[in-house]
Amino acid sequence: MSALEDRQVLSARGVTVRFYTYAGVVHAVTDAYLDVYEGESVALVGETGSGKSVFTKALTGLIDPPGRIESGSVLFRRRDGRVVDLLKLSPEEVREIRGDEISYVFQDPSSALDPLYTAGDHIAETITEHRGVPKGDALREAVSLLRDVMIPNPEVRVKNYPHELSGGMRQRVVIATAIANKPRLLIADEPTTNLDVTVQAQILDLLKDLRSKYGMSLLLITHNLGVVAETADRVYVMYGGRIAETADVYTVFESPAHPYTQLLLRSVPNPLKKIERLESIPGTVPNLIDMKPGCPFAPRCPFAMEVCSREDPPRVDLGGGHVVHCWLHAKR
Ligand SMILES: Nc1ncnc2c1ncn2[C@@H]1O[C@H](COP(=O)(O)OP(=O)(O)OP(=O)(O)O)[C@@H](O)[C@H]1O
Ligand code: NI
Repeated sequence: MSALEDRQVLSARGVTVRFYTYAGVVHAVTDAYLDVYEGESVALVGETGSGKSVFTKALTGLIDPPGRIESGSVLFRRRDGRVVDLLKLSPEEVREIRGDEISYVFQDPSSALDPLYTAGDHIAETITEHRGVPKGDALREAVSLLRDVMIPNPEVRVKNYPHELSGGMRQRVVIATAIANKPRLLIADEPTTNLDVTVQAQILDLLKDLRSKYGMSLLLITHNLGVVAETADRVYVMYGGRIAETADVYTVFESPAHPYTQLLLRSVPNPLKKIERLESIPGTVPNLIDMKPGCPFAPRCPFAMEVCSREDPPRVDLGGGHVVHCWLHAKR
């Protein structure tokens, strides 16, 4: 296990997650890795079922039975400068960090908000829980946070219940809650999926603005390559529970090395079109139960060789932070 580099916030290595179900063992995430540096925006892309949500939840140990994190390390630099391995801390210690130094925004704002509590209650609760600020002060902070997420009339809206807010406004409240304690890392898992296209663009702009205003890093999980093109500095492509390729956003679009990434890009005629999705690649996502050895993409890969379905792909460093896991690029 190596230490963190300067300006590095998080470094995950060898993260493996399995679900022990009656149908068999689900190989949800295998040997996945990820780095996040201060102030950058990182995108994690891949088709449905590729392991994006499970991987990012595993970063802070958020895996419930029958799931289990089998191995891996997740080094994280805390606000006070100390470096910890999130997978080695006690559940209480991780809970202290989650919602405070690392926070999540999930896809569905309705399930993140309790219908019996106001917008202000939600925000104030996370403030009092992590910082011990008195409720009255926390509610005043909530108003200013609602202003930060561009909710009009925040003094009025702070007293609204979820059903009194539109879907876009609810997601803004969820984001306000997530940033209430000025996290070093905000993890947003498909934060705009259930919103209409105009609202999606507004929420993404908001996340970008907040990243610079709050000096935090952003890890954005998405199906949508248009979103990647617009928001990410660096990209990780996931397939079948593994990282297939990583590079800066320019390299991913200009010279993708993994056949899967190439097909993804070809399935999106115009990466700036927000509504395109990735589902149009021939074949289906692999069944993660009873995974065979070899590259998970081999059955769908137009360039697959005999070795591809026999042995796991090698990690090939193409330089400049561009890494691909593919036999086609193996040095012979
Ligand atoms: N509680 C669970 N029990 C069993 N299998 C699970 C559980 N949660 C997730 N999985 C499996 O883990 C795999 C990865 O799922 P995950 O939700 O991480 O995919 P994803 O890339 O986030 O997909 P999407 O884009 O649809 O959100 C899938 O095969 C899924 O069925
Ligand atoms: Ni997901």
